[in-house]
Amino acid sequence: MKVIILPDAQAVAEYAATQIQQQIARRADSVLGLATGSTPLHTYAQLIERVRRGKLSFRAVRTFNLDEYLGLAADHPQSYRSFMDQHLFSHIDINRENTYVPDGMATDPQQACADYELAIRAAGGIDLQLLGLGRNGHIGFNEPSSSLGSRTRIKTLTSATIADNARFFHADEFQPHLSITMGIGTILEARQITLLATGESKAPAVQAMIEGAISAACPASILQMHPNVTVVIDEAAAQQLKMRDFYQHIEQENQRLQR
Ligand SMILES: O=P(O)(O)OC[C@H]1O[C@](O)(CO)[C@@H](O)[C@@H]1O
Repeated sequence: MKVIILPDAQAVAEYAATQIQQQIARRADSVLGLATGSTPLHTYAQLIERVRRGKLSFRAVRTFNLDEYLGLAADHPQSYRSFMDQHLFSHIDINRENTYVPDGMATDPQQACADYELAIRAAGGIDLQLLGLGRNGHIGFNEPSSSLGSRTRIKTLTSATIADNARFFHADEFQPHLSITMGIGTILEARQITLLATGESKAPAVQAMIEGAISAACPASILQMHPNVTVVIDEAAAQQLKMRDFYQHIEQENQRLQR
């Protein structure tokens, strides 16, 4: 696990946007795994800016989102499809047909999950998966106790996640308690993973993910088993790390080696 500690959320976004830009430079038709939530918003703003400046093109890129609320139509304002359209897709030169988000209104949701797995496979797998981190250590909507080998499926949200995400819904609006999410096994098949976490509220989950035991109690801890993970965090999210100085020392050494 590569742990990058940066001063603030803006620096985290710039780092993540550069990783995505480098991936697309390596392969124009890259397959990206994308995330929702508030954390990647700055990264998406960076990507939009780089496309506007002509430094980056998504023309041949394909994307697969991690998750969607079960029971929300694609055009519902709180659906993750709407989120992606609003915060990224409608501002960049991506072919909309190349953007995949699980279908929250599928008549047969289990079949839709199996089809999502097949679509990822047919695209050749995910080159770079972007992840956020739940305060309880979830990745995608894989809540604590999720099987560490799980595939795309229907998941029940914890009351903590429902409460965390209530801020996106009006008081009288239906807030789903179920989701379709890529499984942890699905996520682990990505060739490269970049996880972003910012703010003090993420500090306990960040510590458990990086320095705790691998356990379904903290689903993100399974990333310790992946050979190509970069965890990009700000100072606030890093504050409970016991070996924080060591991670910064490693990064300084890496930069020296590169020079
Ligand atoms: O970035 P946020 O808004 O803190 O959310 C963290 C995580 O929670 C989710 O929004 C799901 O609750 C994920 O999509 C995200 O990775």
